[in-house]
Amino acid sequence: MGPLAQPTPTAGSTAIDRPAAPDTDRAPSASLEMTGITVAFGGVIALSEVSLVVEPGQVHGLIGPNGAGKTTLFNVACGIVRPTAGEMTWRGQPLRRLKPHQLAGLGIARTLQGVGLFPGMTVLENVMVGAHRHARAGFGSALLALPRSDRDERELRARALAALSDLGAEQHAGRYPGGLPYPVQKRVALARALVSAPDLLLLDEPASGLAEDEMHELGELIRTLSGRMSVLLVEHHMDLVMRVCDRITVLDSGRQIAAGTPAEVQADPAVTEAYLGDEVTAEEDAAGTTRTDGGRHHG
Ligand SMILES: Nc1ncnc2c1ncn2[C@@H]1O[C@H](COP(=O)(O)OP(=O)(O)OP(=O)(O)O)[C@@H](O)[C@H]1O
Repeated sequence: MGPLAQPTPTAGSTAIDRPAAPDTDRAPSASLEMTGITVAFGGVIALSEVSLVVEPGQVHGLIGPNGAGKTTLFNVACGIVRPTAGEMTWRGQPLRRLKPHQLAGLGIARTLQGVGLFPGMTVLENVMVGAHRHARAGFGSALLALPRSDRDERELRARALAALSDLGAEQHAGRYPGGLPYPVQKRVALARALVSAPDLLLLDEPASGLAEDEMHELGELIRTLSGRMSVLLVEHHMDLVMRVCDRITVLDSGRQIAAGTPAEVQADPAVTEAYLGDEVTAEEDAAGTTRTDGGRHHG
């Protein structure tokens, strides 16, 4: 997984450095603001007036015990869940009635829990879907000056291959996802998100199912990515979160109980209390596999 931690393209690489997309050459400047987000599923209040800001170029972690509301808030940011109350703005513009298919056009990419690759498409085709969405999204097409033709297809293919290369998965381009090890599938899913050259990357449990060394490289990659995009990271692995995040929001039972730098959050008694009872062993810590939910099942 070596190349995963080195997303800077090599000479001759054509895609992930977005050669024809000058907007991404500048430092990230957009922020995602979520204010007073409340979500009720029937009688269940999954989120209650949660607010956070993903600052430009920062990695913002979202943690909390099982059922805290992390996935629900992530899904609000993706347009999958419509909040009952609250507001979101992106690039200073309100995001009302956001729908998932609008994300690419807004410069937002996501990976969901699991991998979500299309089993009937090759790895390359799966990643091209990400690039294709970008090119078809209007502003991307204009910036890339891509004609919707054979050349369009060639450009998309080149971008997808370069994204795979950056994730160390180009040798799998012609294979189908189902035959690949889970960690490789996760890299392909990440390549599909990154090929769209997003300004904001939404990551839902990217480390799940990864071995320790792969998790470490994922952490390095996320840190590197923050130089060119903002990242919202939902993750159970506390050690990864503490290593890569600039700021962290902690949820418990749908409420925000703490927010701050990793050091501030770790020192907050409310956070300790929320995790009280978790079976955090010295062995898990030493192995770097400590989960914020103490290893309990989560959905
Ligand atoms: N579609 C739904 N319908 C009803 N209740 C839901 C739905 N989705 C989530 N919930 C409830 O909302 C609350 C928050 O769930 P959510 O999955 O967002 O938490 P989480 O922090 O992501 O948990 P985990 O770490 O276990 O994934 C929980 O009480 C959950 O049971």
